[in-house]
Amino acid sequence: MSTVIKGGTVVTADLTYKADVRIEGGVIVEIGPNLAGDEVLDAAGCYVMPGGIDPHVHLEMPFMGTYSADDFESGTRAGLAGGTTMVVDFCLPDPGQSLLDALKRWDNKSTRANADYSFHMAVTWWDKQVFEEMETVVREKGINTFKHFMAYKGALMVNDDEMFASFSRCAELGALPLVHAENGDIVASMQEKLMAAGNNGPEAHAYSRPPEVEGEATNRAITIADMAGCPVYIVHTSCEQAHEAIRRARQKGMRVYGEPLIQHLLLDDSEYSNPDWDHAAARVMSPPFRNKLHQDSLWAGLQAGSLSCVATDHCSFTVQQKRYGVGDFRKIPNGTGGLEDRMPLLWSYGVNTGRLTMNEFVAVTSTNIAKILNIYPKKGAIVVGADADIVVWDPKRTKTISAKTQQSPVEYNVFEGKEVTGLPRYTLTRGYVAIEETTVKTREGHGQFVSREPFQAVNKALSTWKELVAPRKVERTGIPASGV
Ligand SMILES: NC(=O)NCCC(=O)O
Ligand SMILES: [Zn+2]
Repeated sequence: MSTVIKGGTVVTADLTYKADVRIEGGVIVEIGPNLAGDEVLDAAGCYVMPGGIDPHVHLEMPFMGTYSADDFESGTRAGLAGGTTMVVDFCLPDPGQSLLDALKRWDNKSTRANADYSFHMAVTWWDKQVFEEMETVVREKGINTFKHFMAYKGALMVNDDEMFASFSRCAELGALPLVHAENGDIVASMQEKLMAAGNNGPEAHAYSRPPEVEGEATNRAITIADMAGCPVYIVHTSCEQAHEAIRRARQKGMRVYGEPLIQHLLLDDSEYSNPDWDHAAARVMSPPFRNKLHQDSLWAGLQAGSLSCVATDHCSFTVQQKRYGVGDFRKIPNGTGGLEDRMPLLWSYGVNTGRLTMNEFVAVTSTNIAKILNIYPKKGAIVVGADADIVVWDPKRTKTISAKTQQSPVEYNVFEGKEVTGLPRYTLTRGYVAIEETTVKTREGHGQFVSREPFQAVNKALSTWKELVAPRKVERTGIPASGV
């Protein structure tokens, strides 16, 4: 049985050309003119692109005394509806918990996934056991990324010495550290001050986490990576201060990757002034939304290539969960959704406005992260041999985003009312047509874990260079007698 996507224009990160695409056994087997197959999908007027990869989501995540509301079933269904065919979730060990025990929990949760997925492993504490288990995680469990939180003091936060130790271990193992970069000590102090002054509403969440706090932490994370000799990926880069640190590091030749979220590109801090408590609390996430100048900086980074990927950090909570924080903004569960809307919004506000080319769109929604995660071209590409994770993108289809029609069970959508033009006509996950316009035909359990090999190239290059330029004792002859 073969499926042919017929009459479309293939758009990759580098190329745009007319061709049909033939799929067998979940894999692309032929690309060319006038192909025939048992099942034909009409792609006339559409762009045939690699399915989106969301680098950063939190499905059924234990966090701030509750669990994020989307699980692997609804989260991956939402992704597919919006053209995203793979998500990368976070395995989050409790403090003191074995990384491998935590991974068993995540393996159980993900059995219901409709689309392929992978995990980043979080480093939430540090000792010899974590050091040793990191090797098993990389060599045997197919995970080559470790996330570190510089925020959430007293919960997930790790200190500089722990980060340096973990980054150094990443350098040895060929792994990539990820960082949530906000200065957790300063945030905690500012939160206390705000509360003491009676500032307990959701807007105080944003006041407690200004851009400087993110910029400082981003600089620090980059410095630690430089000293440890590894690349680093900064998640949810929200402001010019953090972007500037990333830009500067890249100009110095460092492998530093920055990831804005679709939320930070499109929503600004005026959301927190909304008189409706529920509205403002629904938008509480870390880092918070910023003003328009920061948004311009993020768009410029995508255009110039100083920022690499657009993610969602999808971490949705119901209205009732958000209300845990009535009277104390510190207890509002942090996070917003976006999985279903990332690609249509980025197309509408990026490609349709001329801010991004179609090829740049593919790069920042799929190909760049596939390369960063070391799964390219199995994912993130339209080439023979790649997984047939494909979105047939109809640039004319439109809709108004609404919680009423979304896949997520949450009662609201932070993008409610936004019009999008450009939506999937079909979304295929390893050749299976899971979405046909508004018809959702996802198959629970179809999704498979995507194993990722350690990075040989970047880490090897960095360690070779580091060894070459390491400080060396100067050997001297005829050293004079001590003057003491
Ligand atoms: N970003 C956010 O507010 N929630 C998800 C957890 C995290 O990554 O910080
Ligand atoms: Zn984070």
